[in-house]
Amino acid sequence: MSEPALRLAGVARRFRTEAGELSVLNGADLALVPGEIVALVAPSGTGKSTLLHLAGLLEKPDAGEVFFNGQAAGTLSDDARTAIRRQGIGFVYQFHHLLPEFTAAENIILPQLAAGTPRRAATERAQALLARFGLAGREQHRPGKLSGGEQQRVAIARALANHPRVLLADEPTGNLDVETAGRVFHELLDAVRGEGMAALIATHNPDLAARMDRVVTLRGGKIEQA
Ligand SMILES: Nc1ncnc2c1ncn2[C@@H]1O[C@H](COP(=O)(O)OP(=O)(O)OP(=O)(O)O)[C@@H](O)[C@H]1O
Repeated sequence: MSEPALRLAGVARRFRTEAGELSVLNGADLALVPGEIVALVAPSGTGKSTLLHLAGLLEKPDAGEVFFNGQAAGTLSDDARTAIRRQGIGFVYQFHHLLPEFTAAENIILPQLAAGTPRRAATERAQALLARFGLAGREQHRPGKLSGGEQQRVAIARALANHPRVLLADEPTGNLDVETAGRVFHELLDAVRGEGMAALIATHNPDLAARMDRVVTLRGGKIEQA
């Protein structure tokens, strides 16, 4: 079995609230090996977004450790964590979060430039990704000129731009109608499988979850096989 691309080992996360301390994650364990797509299905408010933030090195756990390619993220400098976030991890959110003043192509080029890719190669990658998602010819369109499904395809293309080892997605098609969601989701899984990355995808939709390799849930702050 190959080394996990991402591993959460006993991670805990607590929040201080007016009603006292809220323990959201309490010893959550999860390992994703390259090429594996895992669905995270859990009731609202149980900590899916919190878990994804920790997995994406956006926040640090109160206890436990997140390993990226076997390296303990807690031991890394802020710069090293940022470099992993930029190059090693792709994020897709429920709402696309594209930059409205930039074209579809530029939205995919910019994160590559930030990761040090030369502009020419970044432009070629953006064109190839847009073509892969059926958006050839739309390179120069701003997000506002694209449909919701097209915007989300650009957001997925952006997440894949730097060839990340890990893709994290929080309800990536939750904002789309059922038919468009099904299609975009299929394209997302196809692309993830094609690139051989590991993916953790939170969804409330059991039909979409069933298309993944494995389904996990959150119960009592821990990960369980669903
Ligand atoms: N920064 C914070 N401060 C205080 N409480 C927080 C904070 N972030 C999250 N929480 C609480 O932690 C719990 C889990 O939140 P989280 O957003 O991870 O849930 P979720 O499973 O993603 O929910 P949903 O499916 O509705 O998005 C919630 O009760 C939320 O109110």
